[in-house]
Amino acid sequence: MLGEGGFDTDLAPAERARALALGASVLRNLGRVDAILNPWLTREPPLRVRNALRLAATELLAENTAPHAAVDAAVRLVEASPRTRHLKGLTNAVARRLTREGAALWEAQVPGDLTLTGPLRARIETAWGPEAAQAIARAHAAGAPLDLTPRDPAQAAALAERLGATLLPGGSLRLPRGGQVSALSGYDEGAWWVQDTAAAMPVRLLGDVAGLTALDLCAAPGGKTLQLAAGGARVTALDISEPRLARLHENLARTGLPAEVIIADAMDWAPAEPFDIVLVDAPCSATGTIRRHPDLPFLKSHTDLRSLTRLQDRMLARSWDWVKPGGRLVFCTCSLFPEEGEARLDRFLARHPEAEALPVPALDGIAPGWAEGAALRLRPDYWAEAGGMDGFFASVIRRGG
Ligand SMILES: C[S@@+](CC[C@H](N)C(=O)[O-])C[C@H]1O[C@@H](n2cnc3c(N)ncnc32)[C@H](O)[C@@H]1O
Repeated sequence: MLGEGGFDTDLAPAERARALALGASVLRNLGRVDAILNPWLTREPPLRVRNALRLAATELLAENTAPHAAVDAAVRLVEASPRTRHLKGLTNAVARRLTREGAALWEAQVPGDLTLTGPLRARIETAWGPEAAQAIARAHAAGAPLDLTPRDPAQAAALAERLGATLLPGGSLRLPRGGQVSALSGYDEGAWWVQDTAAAMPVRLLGDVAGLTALDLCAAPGGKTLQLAAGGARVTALDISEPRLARLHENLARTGLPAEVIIADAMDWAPAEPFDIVLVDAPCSATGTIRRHPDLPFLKSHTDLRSLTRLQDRMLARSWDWVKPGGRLVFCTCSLFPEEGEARLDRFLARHPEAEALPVPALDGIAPGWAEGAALRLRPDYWAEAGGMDGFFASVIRRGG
């Protein structure tokens, strides 16, 4: 079925997965692709034509699509709309030129240079330096593999073999990206769930959680709730978002793991009893996930973090009272900015002398340089050769008994 704008909206799951992956690849490579197309487009064409050419360029230069298929797809997209049909010849000419000259121009670019730009790059350079920013840009351009967390860590090696996946040091299973997740072995039986290896780290910092009570305060879609429940904790999973909680319910049902699920605003709600563990995976800029969500830099400016950091502070302060004496609070964010990680931890500790920041334990999958005291900093450029990881901050704080 052709939807609005002439695009097929009724795709089979495998085609839908392919379309999403292609769209993500276009966004990941937009700067590079436009730098090649711009000198050839003496007059700005309608957006549909530019996007068809962006798609052709991405398929040709980043996705190894057969040249005739990439050219043909661009021409058909332009032809499908009465408003752009007359530009079919131009599209064909530019797409063919891409097949002849594109690869050399692509190779001449410095990888990462055109991926991360503007205020976002400036902020990352300020935080981690220009070299790291360039490495992070390259990681964003490379995109993310598919990481899975096994429900039963003891089965990780067997699952890796069954899936043809790499077993990572932290215990995640890694597959190349693309393809249909629900078609993978073990999906129906809930033997694993999709979770970046960095996102799995905050709960791993806790060690054995069997028998403990745990509140996952910003829980949906539930990666950390599933980890805690799989580890034998009695989990209360709370989130403000109904649609995101629907995904958490699906994940619990598929894996057969138990959790009490609450829909509420964490800033209005209060528990009847304190918990052994409170996990605050706070709302943040999500800049650590750009390699998986390459649309993010186009949706948010990332220049003003104040409302987010204020909410993070308030959530930490409020939920601290819900930690039992001797219990632990985990604070984490999938942000690349220290303002949403290290600085929040420092501020919290300065205001809570009774809080004990626990040194990051020496775990498989954590290189020595990634931790400083209680602060674990993960970045997309870490493990670059093995496919990288999301940007994350995590810290565990103990409430004195
Ligand atoms: C980073 S995501 C959580 C990811 C989740 N912990 C996981 O591992 O799958 C942040 C979550 O915070 C939720 N959230 C935002 N503001 C909230 C609030 N005031 N109270 C409760 N949840 C909130 C969002 O709906 C979102 O699901």
